[in-house]
Amino acid sequence: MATMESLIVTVNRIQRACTVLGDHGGDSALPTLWEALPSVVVVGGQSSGKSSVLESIVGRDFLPRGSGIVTRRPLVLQLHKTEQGVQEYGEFLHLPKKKFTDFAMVRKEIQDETDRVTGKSKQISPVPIHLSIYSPNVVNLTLIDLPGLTKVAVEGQPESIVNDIESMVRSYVEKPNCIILAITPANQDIATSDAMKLSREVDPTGERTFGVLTKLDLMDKGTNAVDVLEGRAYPLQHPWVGIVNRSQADINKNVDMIAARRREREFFATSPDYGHLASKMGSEYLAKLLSKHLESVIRARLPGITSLINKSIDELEAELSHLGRPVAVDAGAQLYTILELCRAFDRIFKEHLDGGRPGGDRIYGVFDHQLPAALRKLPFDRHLSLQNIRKVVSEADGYQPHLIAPEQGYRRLIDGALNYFRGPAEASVDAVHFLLKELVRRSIAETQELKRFPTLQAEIAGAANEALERFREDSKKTTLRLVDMESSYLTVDFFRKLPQEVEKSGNPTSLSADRYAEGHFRRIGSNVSSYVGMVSDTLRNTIPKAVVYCQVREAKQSLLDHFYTQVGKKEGKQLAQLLDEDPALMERRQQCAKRLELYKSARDEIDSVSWAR
Ligand SMILES: Nc1nc2c(ncn2[C@@H]2O[C@H](COP(=O)(O)OP(=O)(O)OP(=O)(O)O)[C@@H](O)[C@H]2O)c(=O)[nH]1
Repeated sequence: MATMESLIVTVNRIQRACTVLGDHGGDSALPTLWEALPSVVVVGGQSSGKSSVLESIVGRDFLPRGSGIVTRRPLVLQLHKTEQGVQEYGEFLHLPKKKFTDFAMVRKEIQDETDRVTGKSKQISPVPIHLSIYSPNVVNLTLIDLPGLTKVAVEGQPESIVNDIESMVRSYVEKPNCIILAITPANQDIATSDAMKLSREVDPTGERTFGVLTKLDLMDKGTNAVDVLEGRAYPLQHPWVGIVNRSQADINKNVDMIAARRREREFFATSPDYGHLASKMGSEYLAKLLSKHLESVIRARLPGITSLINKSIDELEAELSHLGRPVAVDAGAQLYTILELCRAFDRIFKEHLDGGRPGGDRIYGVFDHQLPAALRKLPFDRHLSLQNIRKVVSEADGYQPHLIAPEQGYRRLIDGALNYFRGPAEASVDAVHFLLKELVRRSIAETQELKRFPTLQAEIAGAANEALERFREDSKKTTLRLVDMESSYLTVDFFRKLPQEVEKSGNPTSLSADRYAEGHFRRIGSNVSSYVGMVSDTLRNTIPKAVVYCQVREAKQSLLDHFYTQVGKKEGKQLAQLLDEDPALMERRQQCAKRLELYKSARDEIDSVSWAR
């Protein structure tokens, strides 16, 4: 069964994972775990004694000192209690494996690390520094030290710093999971203390606020803070704790922390004003109080945190699967990815043709409706008008009119008529071409995996359209050839089966008289017309066959064949160019992946301890 202590240890680990993986709250674009974790945040005006309180809780000098705004990044201070006799040391998250046993070096590292992010500009930054202290003299506790609230910027600092600090502090204390350690010096007006003002605003009922009065030893003679410490003057849900830190003179004299703690104990024990409160005063008591409270808050919040973690993991996984896997770096894997994407597109395109998706049926519409309609509309009436027949036949006869049947006239009339079939043949090819193009466009749009890669998307669309263009050329040649074939050799049987004029009339003299009369030409017209009708029936069947063979079948079988050959010849760099993702998307995937890693490690942390129920 886990002890209470392991709860704080668990949360400490999750907090560290948050910093490693870039979650310090305040980023609304990603779910944050940082903000859900309970923590103790130290707030107070400048010189209120924040650093002194922290050092006294730790029992060590380790915080930077100086004038102006010294704390310029949040310091997440994680205290880990160790066995008696084990050497104390500090360890920074940004310098893992380096144990600081000299606390003066800890102080220097905090300063250096602050400057590393903020520059020497004295700006502030919300990126926390994580410091763990392992010591037998601490209780398990996590405290976050923030820049002191201030009214004026000092030299070299931008005016905005006053507001920047306030918003940073506010962003911490606003969280409902934040336990506020409000530091107020006793020798100032408590009502106007920065810490109390802010905590009242964000926690009006005082349930999250621990009031700490520092500098009790500096109060004017004859005054005391008993009213406050006993909870009458400024009541909070938790008891006020009075503190006596080292004075500046003590610090200058290098009075060590252990001696200072002893002196603090003596101060309360011997004080006529506070003697009766002595067991509930001082920094050691404060540390224990906070540790106990933090544990109980964590315990209460844990179910909520667990469900938040699970929910966020689901959300992030869903988003990541939507964003797709990251692009591989080596050329082989890139080629594989490109081919996979092509295949995904090709699959959808085929589904459109084969009927899994809509659109393919419109091709049949061309054969069933458009082509027959176009054939019906051909102007054979005009071509085979009596007048034109007469003209064509006479011209074909030349100076010597035909004697029996106008062989040449027939041929010319038929040739002229067959020529008209070129139009519908070409139109069918074009109509199917545009339908195929439209299906390519739709298939590209429907290939979700391709959306990430606009360049590849455009290349595939280009290659597919080029291929369709080639198929169209071929199809045109083939269908026109069908028409030309009809002209090049006429169906002999048709004419042989025609009733002979001679037999019909049975009278050769009347035949010759009739030869240049209307009836004769009308018969020619009707013969040509039925021949052309027969060809039309044939072409209505053969043109679709040619179109499907040259365009539809080719599109299904080898739409991207050319493209595959081209891609196969490309070098690594060119392949990478095809897979150039939208940078915003890449960034987002990285962020989501990092955040997912955080949530998963947090889940593992929580799973690894079995909770005392
Ligand atoms: N006598 C006495 N002096 C104190 C006490 N607490 C703090 N001081 C002194 O007050 C000064 C400011 O204390 P710090 O702990 O540096 O205050 P701070 O809030 O961290 O200040 P900044 O980081 O500059 O905002 C130092 O000189 C301390 O020695 C106290 O309880 N008694």
